[in-house]
Amino acid sequence: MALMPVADALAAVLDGAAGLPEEMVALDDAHGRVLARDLAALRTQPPQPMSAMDGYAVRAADVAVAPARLTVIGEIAAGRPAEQSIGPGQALRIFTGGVIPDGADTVVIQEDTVRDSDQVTVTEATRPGRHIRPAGIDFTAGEVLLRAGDRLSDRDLALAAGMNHPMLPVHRRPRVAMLATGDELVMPGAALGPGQIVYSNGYALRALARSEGAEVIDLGIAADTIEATRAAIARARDLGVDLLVTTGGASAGDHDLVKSSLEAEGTDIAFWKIAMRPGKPMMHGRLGPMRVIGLPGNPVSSYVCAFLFMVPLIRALCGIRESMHRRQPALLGAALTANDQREDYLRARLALRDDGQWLATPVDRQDSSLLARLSAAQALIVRPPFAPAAAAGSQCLILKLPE
Ligand SMILES: Nc1nc2c(c(=O)[nH]1)N[C@H]1C(S)=C(S)[C@@H](COP(=O)(O)OP(=O)(O)OC[C@H]3O[C@@H](n4cnc5c(N)ncnc54)[C@H](O)[C@@H]3O)O[C@H]1N2
Ligand code: MOO
Repeated sequence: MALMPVADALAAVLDGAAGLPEEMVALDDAHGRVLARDLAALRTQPPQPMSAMDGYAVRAADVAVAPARLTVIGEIAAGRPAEQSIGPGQALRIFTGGVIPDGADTVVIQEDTVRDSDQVTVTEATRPGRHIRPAGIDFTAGEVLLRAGDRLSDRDLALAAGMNHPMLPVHRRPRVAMLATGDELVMPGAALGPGQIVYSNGYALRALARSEGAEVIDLGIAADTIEATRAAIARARDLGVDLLVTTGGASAGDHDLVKSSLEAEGTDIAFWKIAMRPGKPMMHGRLGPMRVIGLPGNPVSSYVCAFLFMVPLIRALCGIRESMHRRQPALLGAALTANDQREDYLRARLALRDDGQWLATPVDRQDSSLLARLSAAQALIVRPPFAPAAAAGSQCLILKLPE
C-alpha cells in the first residue's frame, strides 16, 4: 500500500463518525459532556424586576430632588415579595434580590439614606430604573442558550441549572479499548531484564482519551504472537467498544503482528502507512461496528498519531460539532531544512513574544523514541510534504499540545 496523505487518512478515520446515542445525566455529572439537543430555558430570569442593591424601593418622582423624606411601610427580602404597593411619599425597605413592589420604579441604595424609625431621608436625588434588574434581562423562557454539540463548561452547568434543568441530554461517552503489544514491555517499577523497555505509551494515550471524554478500557499488553494479539482484538470486539487503539507491532518486522491479526479477525483495513513523520506505520480499519486505530510503537509516534487521529475521532463520537484541531500561526525559533514527502510534526517549545506572537522552537532531537523531548514540547510544528527550507523567524503553523 502507498503512503496515504495525512488529510486523506484523517477523512477516512472520521468517515461516518457522529455523536453516539443520547443519555440523560445529572448536572453534576455533565461537566465536559456534549449536549445531544438544543437546550431552551424553562423559565425567565429574573422572573420579575428585582433589586440589585440593599436600600429602599421608592417612586422616582418622590426623590427627583434631595433631601426627600419618605415613610417606610414595610420590608422586602429575597424570596419574600411585598404584598402591598407603595404610594406617593412612601418607601419599602428592600434587599438585594428582592422583587420590586408595585408603585416603585427606582431603588435608592442605603448609603444614600438616613433612617429614623419609620422615616427615611434620601440624601441623593436619583432617576427612574436605578439598581433594578428588569424581568428577563438574563434570559427568557423558551430561549435556546446551549446548543447540541456544545461541550459543557463549568459555567454552562450553572446556566443550565438557572434554566431549571436538573438533568441534561448528552451523547454517550465513546468506549475506547487500549491494547499494547510487545514482548519487551514491562510495567513501570519492575526490575528490567536485558533488552526490556518500560511500558510508557499507554499512560499518555489513556489520559489523552479520557481528557477528551472517552471511557477507557485497558486491555494490557499482548505477547508478540498471532494468537495473543487475535485474542485481545476479539476481546475488544466482544466488549462492544466503539474504538480499539493498539500500539506497536505496526511496521514491517517479523514480530509486527497487529495488521495480520486484525485481518485474521475480519477487520477491513482502510489504510496502513501514512505520509507523515512521526507515525508512518499507522493503520485504520473497522471490525463490524468497532473502529480500529493501529498506532506505531515508538512513544512519540504513538502519541502524535493519537493526538492527530484518535482525538478528532473521539470528539466526533462525543458529538462535538468542530472535532478537528486548529492550526495556529507562529514564528519559527530556528531554521529548518527542506522537507521530504512525509508531512512533518516537529516537537517544539513555545514562548510568547512581547509582540503577542508565538515563537515555536523545535526541540534539539526529533527521533520518535524520545519521551523527554516530547514531554518538553508544548506544540507540534506542521510542515507539509516538500516544504522548502525555512529561516528562523519565518511564519509557520503549529498545533498546541494539551497542557
Ligand atoms: N523496515 C522498516 N522498519 C521500520 C519502519 C518501516 O517502514 N520499515 N517504520 C519505522 C517507523 S517509522 C516506526 S514509527 C516504527 C514503528 O514500529 P512498530 O509499530 O512496529 O513498533 P514496535 O516495533 O512494536 O516498537 C517500536 C519501539 O517502540 C517501543 N514500544 C512499543 N510499544 C511501546 C510501549 N507501549 N511503551 C513504550 N515503548 C514501546 C518498542 O520497544 C520499540 O523500541 O517502526 C520503524 N521500523
Ligand atoms: O514514524 Mo516513525 O514514527 O518515523 O519513527
